[in-house]
Amino acid sequence: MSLGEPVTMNLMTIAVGIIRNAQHEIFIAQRPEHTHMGGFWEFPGGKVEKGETPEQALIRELREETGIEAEHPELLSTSQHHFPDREMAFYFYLVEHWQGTPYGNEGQPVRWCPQEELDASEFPPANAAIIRQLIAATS
Ligand SMILES: Nc1nc2c([nH]c(=O)n2[C@@H]2O[C@H](COP(=O)(O)OP(=O)(O)OP(=O)(O)O)[C@@H](O)[C@H]2O)c(=O)[nH]1
Ligand SMILES: [Mg+2]
Repeated sequence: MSLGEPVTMNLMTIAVGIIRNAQHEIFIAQRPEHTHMGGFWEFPGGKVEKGETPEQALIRELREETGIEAEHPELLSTSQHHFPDREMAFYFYLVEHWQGTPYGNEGQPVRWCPQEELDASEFPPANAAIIRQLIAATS
């Protein structure tokens, strides 16, 4: 974008939960084919809606997508990423406390992945830095 050009892209804010159990496995889900970044794996989460804080959005999204009630989420990092068609700000939360058992509440494939086995190439490009950080923390 250059000076003098109108803003044509919306900034979306996304709250994402890195749900980690006592064995340091992380709960990940596969995005449906027809969606943005379809086929890639993701940390459950979604768009922050008007009037919500990122933490409120995180708790709502984890309830909708995984059935859990997240407790005491811890903000790990934030980042901004531009995709060709959109600009997004991410809030990555570590979630180690919750009520219930996470599952794919929207029918999406899910799995627990050992933290050190996370593979950035399976995730959207916006996840590269946080995955690097998570892998580095295990070595
Ligand atoms: N949830 C999630 N979204 C991610 C990740 N990485 C990443 O680039 N995204 C992008 O962030 C955006 C989040 O959107 P989403 O599709 O989860 O949003 P949502 O749950 O509110 O869905 P909806 O739009 O169907 O209501 C998507 O464009 C997605 O491609 C990630 O690790 N988790
Ligand atoms: Mg989502």
